[in-house]
Order: sequence, then C-alpha cells, then structure tokens
Amino acid sequence: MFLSKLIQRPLASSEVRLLWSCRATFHTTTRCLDQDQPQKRSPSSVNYKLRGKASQKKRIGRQFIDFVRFTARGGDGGDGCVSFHREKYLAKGPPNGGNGGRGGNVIIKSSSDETTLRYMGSGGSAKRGQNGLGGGRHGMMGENLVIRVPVGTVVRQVFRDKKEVDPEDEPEDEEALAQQARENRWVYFPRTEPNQTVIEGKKNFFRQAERVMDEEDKYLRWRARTEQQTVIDVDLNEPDQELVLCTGGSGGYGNPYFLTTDNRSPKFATRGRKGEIREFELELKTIADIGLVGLPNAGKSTLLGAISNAHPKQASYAFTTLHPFVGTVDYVDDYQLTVADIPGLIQGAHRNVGLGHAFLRHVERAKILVYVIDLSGETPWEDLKVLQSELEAYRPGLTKRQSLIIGNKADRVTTARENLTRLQAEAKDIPVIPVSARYEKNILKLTSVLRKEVERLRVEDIERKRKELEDDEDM
Ligand SMILES: Nc1nc2c(ncn2[C@@H]2O[C@H](COP(=O)(O)OP(=O)(O)OP(=O)(O)O)[C@@H](O)[C@H]2O)c(=O)[nH]1
Ligand SMILES: [Mg+2]
Repeated sequence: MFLSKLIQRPLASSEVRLLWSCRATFHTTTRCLDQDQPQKRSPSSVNYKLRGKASQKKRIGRQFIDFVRFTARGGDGGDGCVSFHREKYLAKGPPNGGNGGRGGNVIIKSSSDETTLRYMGSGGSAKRGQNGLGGGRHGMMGENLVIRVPVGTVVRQVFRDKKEVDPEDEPEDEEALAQQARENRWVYFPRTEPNQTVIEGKKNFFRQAERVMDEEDKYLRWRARTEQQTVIDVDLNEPDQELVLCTGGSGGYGNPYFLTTDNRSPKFATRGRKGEIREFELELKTIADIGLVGLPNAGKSTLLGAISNAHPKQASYAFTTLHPFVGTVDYVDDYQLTVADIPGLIQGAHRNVGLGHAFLRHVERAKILVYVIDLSGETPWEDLKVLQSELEAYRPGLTKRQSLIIGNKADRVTTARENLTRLQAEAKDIPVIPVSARYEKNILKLTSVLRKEVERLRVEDIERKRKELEDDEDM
C-alpha cells in the first residue's frame, strides 16, 4: 500500500508478487543471521569475559611491583638532507640541506603521584630526531621520553655480558659488509650513487668525505674509551628528582657540511647516529617514617587502619597482606607521618619460606622499626627473636635501628598481662607499648610516642644534611 501511494497508481499483480518474494527473502535472511550469529559470536565473547574475570582475580596479588629490569633507548638522530638552492636565472645554486635533529633523551623522574613500578614495562625509547630539510632547515630534536617513578626508587645500571660472535657465523663477504656500512651512514642525492673507483688525475670527493667521517668515528671511539663512563646508581629519594638515563644520537650532517673549495656540489649527506642503549634495574624502596614488622596475623594491618587513613585488608588468616601498604597518620595540627605495613615475616623467610623477605626493602629505610607482637600468643618473646633474626639475615645491623615494640591484642587479658611482663623483660632496652588495635585502646598514647620520636629524628636528619653540605662547600 505504501508503495502504491508512493508511485501514485495501483500495483500490478506481478509487482505485488515481486514485493512478496523480496519480503520473503529479507525475512529468511534475517532468520539465518539470527541462527548463525549467536553461535559465531557468543563463544568468543563469553570466553573473553570469563578470561577477564578469572585473570582479574589472579592479578590481585600481583598489582604491586617493586622491582623491574628496564632497557632505555635514546632516540636516533635524524638524517641530514641533500639539497641545492634553486632560483630563477641561477643555474646551479649552492648546497642547502639541513642537518638532522638530535634524538630524544630518556629521562627518569621521581613523582609523588606514583606508587608502583607496575606501568614501567620492560623498555622504552625516546623519539627519533627529525630529518633535515631543504632550504637549510635543520630537523627538530626528537621528543624526550620522561619515565615517572615513585619516590624511593633506586636506579642501577646493569651490564650484560656481550655475546661472543662465533667466527663461523660472521659473513665472509667483506665487500657486502662495507656496502651495508655505507648504506647505514650516507644519504645520496636522488639518482646519484657516488663512484667508488678513483679515476686517474681526478679527486674522489666521496672518498674524502668518508675519510672525514672515519676520523670523527675514531675520535668518538677514543672519547668513549678515555672518558670515565659514570655508571648510574642513584637513589631518587625526593620528589621531582630527574636523571638522564640515555642520550639520543646526534643528527646527521646536511650536504653543506661537505662543501670544499674543490667540491662545490656535494651530493651526499650523513644519517643520524644511533641513540644510547642501556639497561637498568629499578627497585622501589618505600620511604616511610615508620615500618611495621611482625609475624602473620599479629595485627599489623588492623593497627595501620586504627592509626592512619589507610584501609588495608585485615583477616584472621596468615598472609592477608600481600604487598606493602603505606598510610599517613594525621595529627590535629596538620602534622603528618607515614607508616608502612608489609606482609608477615615467618621463621626462615630469608630462605624464601612464606613470602620470602624481599618486601623488607620497604621498611629498610624507615626511621623507626616497630615490631608488632601478638600478646595473646603462647610465647611472644620468641616471636620477637624470630623477627630480629630475620631482619639481621636480610641486612646485618638492621636491628640496631631505633625500634619500638607494640604488644597488640592486649584486650585478651588472660594471657596478655603475663606475656607483657615477660616480653618487656626479654626486650631489654626496647620500649613496649601494649595496645588493642581492634578496639582502638591506647592508640592515642602510641601515636604521641611515635610523633615525638619521628620529630626528633627528622630534626637530626636536617642537621646531618646541613653538616654534609657545609663539609662539601669547605672542600
Ligand atoms: N582481639 C583482637 N584481635 C585483633 C587485634 N588486632 C587484630 N586482631 C585480629 O587479628 C587478625 C589478623 O589481623 P591483621 O591485621 O590482618 O593481621 P596482619 O598482621 O596484618 O596479618 P598478615 O597481613 O597476614 O601478616 C584479624 O582477625 C584481626 O581482627 C586486637 O587488638 N585484638
Ligand atoms: Mg596484614
């Protein structure tokens, strides 16, 4: 009906039949699609969703990454340009190819917005420099690659043994190698390949230019050999510290560089040099004022939740905490201090029992080590000894650091009272503060003791740094 209105005349019977057949075809086609599509699409999409959910669960424990190996590549230099000035009534203009731009540098920067090395990946390269252009236009420098890492990241350059090349693997065709080296170094004017053969009584300008570049290579090799290469080993322990990991390669020369009194139209330019490639190990060592250490289930995370703004997972099974957690304790006068909670340590952790002891790197730099001991346990003084021996196994002398013992679960009065007296006797000169993290008892006293100590240590730190600076200036 609609069609008959459109063409403004009644439809002929053949036209009606045609319309019906079209409708039928359309109908069948849609049904076919309906039948096929779910079978084609759904298995992959459902699998994809399942895969996502399953891996999400698995990934939970792996979200915090505090050690990575990273290969940094400086950007390659841009190529020089071969071009000549062109102008009306000027038959042969001078060469005017621009130099290539420098490759970008790889820069590492500490940032207080970052908390993990998870997004680092295994390598990164800065951008290549822009090629030179005609009209004497030099290429722009390649963009730097700035890698942001958390404050407290230690950057160490590492060297891998170079693979020895088997003499049998080396290609024998020296001519082909030389040709390849030439290809990697030179850019030629379109449709001109410099002649390698020396013609009697004529200078070979390309040979001359090659010699100039060989001299430059020789000089660069000599400089690399004689200059003391500083091996990077830096601790980015303050926000916004920057360090250049790799520099980009220099840009190639445009053809005016090879202009001599004899050769007025050099038809070659050089390619940019390769950027530096270096390997690094990045290790994140959290910087917190206070580091909590304790056996699993001692109540470290509950304590952190009670004194700070952090909400770490707490549960009554061992190894609830799988990666370090840093919380900030806020005082009414806006004073702040940071507390790091780490996974539980057990006897033999230095032999990789439990979760091992690598995570101790996150309390290694704490100003105060706080042992969290479960007072309701059978022998809390033994727990203290286990913790101390594991800390010593990780880094000898670590237990000499200023320490404090927190006797947690003091609400379980029946056992806690006796245990506290014995623990204090065994701990000798380390003060013990009984608290109940779950019921938030004695927390105020604890936070004020922590603040007093941290304040004193911060002042000492500033004094020490000032002295070091003064000594440096005197020298
Ligand atoms: N009664 C009592 N129970 C507590 C106290 N503090 C913590 N707990 C309980 O002890 C259990 C372990 O607490 P967590 O804070 O997860 O212990 P953790 O030391 O962080 O354990 P890991 O992360 O496995 O090393 C939880 O069930 C807490 O509710 C306390 O002061 N009194
Ligand atoms: Mg915990």
